[in-house]
Amino acid sequence: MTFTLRLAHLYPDHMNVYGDRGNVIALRQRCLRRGIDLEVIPVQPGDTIDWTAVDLAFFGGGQDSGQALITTDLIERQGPGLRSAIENDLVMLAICGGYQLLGHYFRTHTGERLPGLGVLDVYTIAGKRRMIGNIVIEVDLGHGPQRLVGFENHSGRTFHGARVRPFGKVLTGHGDNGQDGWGGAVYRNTFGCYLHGALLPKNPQLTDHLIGLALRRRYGQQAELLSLPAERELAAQRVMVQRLLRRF
Ligand SMILES: NC(=O)CC[C@H](N)C(=O)O
Repeated sequence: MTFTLRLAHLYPDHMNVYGDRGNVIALRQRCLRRGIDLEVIPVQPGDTIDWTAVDLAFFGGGQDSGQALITTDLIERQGPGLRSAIENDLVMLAICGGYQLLGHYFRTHTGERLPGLGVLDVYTIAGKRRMIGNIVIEVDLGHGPQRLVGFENHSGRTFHGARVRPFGKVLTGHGDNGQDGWGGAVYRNTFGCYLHGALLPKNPQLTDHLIGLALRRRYGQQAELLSLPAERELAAQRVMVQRLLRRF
């Protein structure tokens, strides 16, 4: 049986900093190598999307100005369909600016309040100093603790309500707000965090986790994800993690 998955890439022209597009390429490549056809649907302002047909969504980071340009479209046009897809376990990854806009709001450093979709119980307030640098978080994707590596650059500090759980614990770097050790948040199958990198090419175990979730959601629990080597990526990841953790 051939599997097909559909991925919606939200606002690729407005929300794509630090090579976040690489996440979509990594998903496509690791699908392709398993014979899974990944159809990528770019979501541009004004587009009509059937969210019931979407299996995966990716929402990258952006500058405050890019975020301001798409919030109305996100909330008013995509809002109802996207919100109910997320409630229905759509598999979604949102990075930095995208993560912020899935929350209640983002107050920028100029004091502008950008409303978010409100589907993640988080809110973000910009601080004076940007949080920049490499970051390592520890996550549990169902097989015990694992480390993910990335790069962060954000003014926003994200704080969490009771309806999200932590995605990871910060081992080095700032993370969501530089205070409480949260490295991203999870709600149902939606994952938000500050790790650019791009995140998925550097961390193939997360790529596979997302593909596996999407495959089972679409085709049922028996849809097994073929195991696929990622030795070189994992070796590079180990070196990066070790180097970063040694400095602290
Ligand atoms: N890298 C990003 O996506 C930045 C998001 C947002 N503009 C901030 O500065 O916090």
